[in-house]
Amino acid sequence: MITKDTGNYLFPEGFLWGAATAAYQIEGSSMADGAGASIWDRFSHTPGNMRDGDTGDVACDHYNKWREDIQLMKRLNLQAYRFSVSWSRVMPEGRGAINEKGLAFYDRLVDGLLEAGIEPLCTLYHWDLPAALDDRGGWLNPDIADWFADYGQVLFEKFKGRVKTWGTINEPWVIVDGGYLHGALAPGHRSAFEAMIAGHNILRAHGAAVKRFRQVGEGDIGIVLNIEPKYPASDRPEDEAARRRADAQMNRWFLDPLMGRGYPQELEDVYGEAYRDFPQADFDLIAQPTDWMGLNWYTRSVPENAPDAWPVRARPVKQVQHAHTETGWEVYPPALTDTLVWLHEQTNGLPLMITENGSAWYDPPHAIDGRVHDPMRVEYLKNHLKAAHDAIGKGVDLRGYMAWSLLDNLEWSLGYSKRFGITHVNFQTQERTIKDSGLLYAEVIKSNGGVL
Ligand SMILES: OC[C@@H]1[C@@H](O)[C@H](O)[C@@H](O)c2[nH]c(CCc3ccccc3)c[n+]21
Repeated sequence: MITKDTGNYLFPEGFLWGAATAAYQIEGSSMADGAGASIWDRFSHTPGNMRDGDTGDVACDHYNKWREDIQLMKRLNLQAYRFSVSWSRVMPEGRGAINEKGLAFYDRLVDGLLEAGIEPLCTLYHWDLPAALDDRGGWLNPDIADWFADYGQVLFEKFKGRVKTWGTINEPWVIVDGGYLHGALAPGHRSAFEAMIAGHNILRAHGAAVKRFRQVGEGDIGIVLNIEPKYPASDRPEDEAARRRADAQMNRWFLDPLMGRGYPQELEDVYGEAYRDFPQADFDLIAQPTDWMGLNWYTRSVPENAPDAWPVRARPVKQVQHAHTETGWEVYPPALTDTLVWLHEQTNGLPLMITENGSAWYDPPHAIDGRVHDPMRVEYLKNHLKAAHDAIGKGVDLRGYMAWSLLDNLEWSLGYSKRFGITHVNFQTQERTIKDSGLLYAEVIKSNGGVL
């Protein structure tokens, strides 16, 4: 094991070290104690949607094992834990009545974290929309902005003084690109017209929740974006144009309006007649000032012009000279530094947090002699922490790092086939085993990066 502190990668005093999860991916018992169904209950139970027919019915059984998992977090020396709340556990219909038993689960979790000296970072929405709201149009219904703010208010008031750092929405781009454009994720729609509308209502809901937070909440609030930097496959003009379209459709579609810049002009080129504009009042609501921004970062991509690749007309060129993870993502840590510097500039120096970073590699289904050796994940973790440190050295106001993920869990439509955990889960026995990457991470936290 790592023993010496090199000191070359010491992080700033007070840097926040944690790990992240999401409700539907770890909790299980999604219909217990009065909870309502979410779109992921429906989507995962619809044949053909999920690898190996996997669902979140059990997942990591965190709904029952949350005390054990807090003890696991302590063994990992975690200072913070990023989790999401299941909207339909708290409000079974998504609006109106509150399910006190559902809210009580999160109340116990938050108190357990605080007692363990672990700071709770709460994400209001990580993809699991109440099915009852989807029946009313979900993200396509403009009323969802108020429904979301009302839901946020329940949590802001319940956890006032205990949860100090809030994230509104995890990854608008994935919700829209996966759920409404390509259909790979719930609710499984395929429409560019819907994508524009859903994306806009997600941003409006974020703004409405921020406004409501300013009225009833306490602490800091921000949004969590996935940013995947785009590097042109060549210096040919058509590849640079493809890069711009890909960057606009994935990275700037949501960032620009949040920063008060409206939609990037390339979006109209991408969506054509499906592109539409919206009233200025919407953009004023969307650009509510926030206190921080979360960055979910995994990889970069290198697009080339591809006229047949709907709708962006760009296709990533595989960078065979670098390793790729089990999800097919290139391992290229320097791009994390580039992204952090770019985001720092794009947000005029807003405090940033890496709210997700991690990698899926093949791990065995069970531990051997109480160990799970995951050298590739160890390497990925070390090199991306160094890249994050390099960004701090370039002036980026980076406040923390949340490893994705605390546990092996349900990788959405890929089921349990992709393991991102720094802790191994044996899904036959629910036994947890800290992987070598988790043992390293615990050392990194204890030395504030000194062992890197
Ligand atoms: O795929 C690993 C994790 C998911 O398990 C998280 O729930 C989600 O927040 C998340 N976002 C990303 C990066 C964006 C992305 C997601 C899915 C597919 C391609 C890119 C990676 N991840």
